[in-house]
Amino acid sequence: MGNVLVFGASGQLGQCLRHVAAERGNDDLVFLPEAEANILDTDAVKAVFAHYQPTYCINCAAYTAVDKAEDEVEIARKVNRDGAANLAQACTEYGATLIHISTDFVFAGTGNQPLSETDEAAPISVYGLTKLEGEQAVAEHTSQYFTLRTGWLYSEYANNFVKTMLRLGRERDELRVIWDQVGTPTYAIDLAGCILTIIETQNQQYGLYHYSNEGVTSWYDFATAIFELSNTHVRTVPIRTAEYPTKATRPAFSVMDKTKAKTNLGVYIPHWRESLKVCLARL
Ligand SMILES: NC(=O)C1=CN([C@@H]2O[C@H](COP(=O)(O)OP(=O)(O)OC[C@H]3O[C@@H](n4cnc5c(N)ncnc54)[C@H](OP(=O)(O)O)[C@@H]3O)[C@@H](O)[C@H]2O)C=CC1
Ligand SMILES: Cc1cn([C@H]2C[C@H](O)[C@@H](COP(=O)(O)OP(=O)(O)O[C@H]3O[C@@H](C)C(=O)[C@@H](O)[C@H]3O)O2)c(=O)[nH]c1=O
Repeated sequence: MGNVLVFGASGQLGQCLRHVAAERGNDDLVFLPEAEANILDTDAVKAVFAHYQPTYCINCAAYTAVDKAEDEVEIARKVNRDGAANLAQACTEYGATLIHISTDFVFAGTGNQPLSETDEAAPISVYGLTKLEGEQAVAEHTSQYFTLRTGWLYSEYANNFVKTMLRLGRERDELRVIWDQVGTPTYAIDLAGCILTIIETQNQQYGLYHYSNEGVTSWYDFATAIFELSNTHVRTVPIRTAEYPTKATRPAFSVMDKTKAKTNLGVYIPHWRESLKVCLARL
């Protein structure tokens, strides 16, 4: 299959890819930590491409601090837009396929119908805007790309909502969680499996795809399921977004339609509750 370069290997998705690749006995993946491969350093990126001559490049590197991005616009834009552009350019130069990751936060979230790839993106946060700019930069610099928009990622690795809830659930008697933001959680291990399937099947149906787990939930209902399935006893109170002020505004509705991914990529997508059970059993 040839070398598969993974940028942002130390992050949540990078670690999930490592886990799934090992499980599948796939040893083509080359995991590049930021110290060795800063996606903003064009010379370092070129050197890595020249050395490994990859057939695929997976971009797991991103600026993901949603609230902090409101104050750090420049660095968020550099990583999420310019870093993505650098990798896309290198992919074109070396004939590699880019697998890039984006987010449900590119949507305004004002609707109530599952969002498809052709629906208009209209970000309402700096993070969402810079990720959309990253998608556009990828499409501008290469035609051989898969951009996978995902949402509400969690896993046994790095920081995420599931791990935060488990920690807070142990520390507090009561938790207040937003119930008027609706979306679908994504087990990052499932997303990693989808990425490897694209590579292993040498899929060439390039373009933009939505990928989350199946189903719909709110953060409150997700938290309730986390506590129920982990046998954590904590009073969980549903609150409105206005009662939980944050620097960045999040979309109220970011449920994504995965028809295209299921049709073109040949992936089976589990329901979020089934994947949550798997993750909790591993934690
Ligand atoms: N987490 C989520 O809920 C969601 C994430 N996504 C997208 O999924 C992808 C993976 O996210 P996730 O794994 O959770 O994010 P993480 O924040 O866990 O990982 C991102 C990684 O990128 C690294 N990184 C940052 N800047 C650079 C750089 N200049 N060069 C190389 N590496 C860099 C970070 O290193 P360091 O920590 O040292 O800065 C970190 O290891 C991202 O594109 C994200 O936007 C989409 C929807 C939901
Ligand atoms: C900790 C906590 C959070 N919340 C809310 C705030 C927020 O609306 C929601 C999730 O909070 P978090 O800070 O964990 O997640 P957040 O940073 O909003 O998550 C997003 O990350 C980026 C990277 C993405 O791309 C998105 O898809 C999405 O996963 O839960 C509560 O209501 N109560 C709480 O106690």
